[in-house]
Amino acid sequence: YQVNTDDDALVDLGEATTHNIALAGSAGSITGDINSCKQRLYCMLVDFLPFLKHYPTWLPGSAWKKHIEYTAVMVEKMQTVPYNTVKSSLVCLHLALCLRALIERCLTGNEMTDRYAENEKDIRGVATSLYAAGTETVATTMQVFILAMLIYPDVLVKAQEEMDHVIGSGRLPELYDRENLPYLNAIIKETYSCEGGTLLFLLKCSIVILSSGLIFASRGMSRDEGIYSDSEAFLPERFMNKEEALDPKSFVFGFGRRLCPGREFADTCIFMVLSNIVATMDILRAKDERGNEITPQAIFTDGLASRPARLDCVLKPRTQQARDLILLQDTNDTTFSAQ
Ligand code: HEM
Repeated sequence: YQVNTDDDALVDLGEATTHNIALAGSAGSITGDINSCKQRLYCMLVDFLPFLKHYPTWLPGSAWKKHIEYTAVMVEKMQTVPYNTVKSSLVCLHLALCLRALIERCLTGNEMTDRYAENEKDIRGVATSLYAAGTETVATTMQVFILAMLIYPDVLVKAQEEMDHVIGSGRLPELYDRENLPYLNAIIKETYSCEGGTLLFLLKCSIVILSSGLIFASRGMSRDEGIYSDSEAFLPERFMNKEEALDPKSFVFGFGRRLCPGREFADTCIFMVLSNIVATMDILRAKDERGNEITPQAIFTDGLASRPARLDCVLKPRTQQARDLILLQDTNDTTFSAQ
């Protein structure tokens, strides 16, 4: 399945569903489909006080329950519509065989007929979880990077100098360049530590235990002055000295059995996107209608993945050569409109 437009129906469905899941999991004050902060708090509370799930929707104050029911319908849709779309368009025999092989790996003999549907459901669930868990988080990290570069343009200049020195201007960075780009790696670490991450409850403490659930607040850890001095500043330099700072990758991806299974994939994607932006783009502050530069502000939304509330910026190719390199990558016949 190829996404070719900005208003792809399946992407829109995924976005809307993850947005509603995030609303149901956020006790903060962002405005959304269920406007009251209190209602969203109830959405979260049901995880810790499961008997609340029996709260009748005809009683007053049940907006949270209706939201959860609505979100459940959307999740079901997100699990079935993309899966069925791909399945029904499996003109490619190879793909059809892969899907069948995946199911057969778990089953043999009669089980195959009996449990086919059950396993198909698992596959749909896994695909949906990967999408839901992987898109917002990665996108948020990239947005935090852009915001940081708007506020700290000298950091971007330094990263561009490093990039030019290491790979020159005749090609785009590749994964194998990573080890030779210590400053960019430090920026990525600082970006991880800067974002709100998958924080919950907006508490400044590290771990909160409620009932049988365990919630960690990665932002509380990354802002711990005991670990990071001058923790509110965006200071990649703190990671240049290896002995000094704890790598935020050791906590932003969670812990123990719930450790993010997509962490290496996410980290690689983030490196590839960020390195390509650094190599080819200037990140400039946008201007308002009067032509005045908009001062970027480090304000973050509440939510499951806390992201910059505003991002007024212009991404502009650094040079004609950079522009040509970007257009050369445009192999899928999609249009790139460079300024
Ligand atoms: C910067 C990017 C990412 C961050 C910060 C992040 C962070 C996290 C965290 C903290 C958890 C644990 C949540 C908990 O304790 O309940 C988690 C779980 C998970 N992540 Fe990520 N993640 C990222 C990217 C991704 C990507 C790209 C994928 C998939 C392609 C992914 C898939 C998952 C899945 C499936 C889980 C649930 C694991 C489970 O329930 O056992 N994540 N992630």
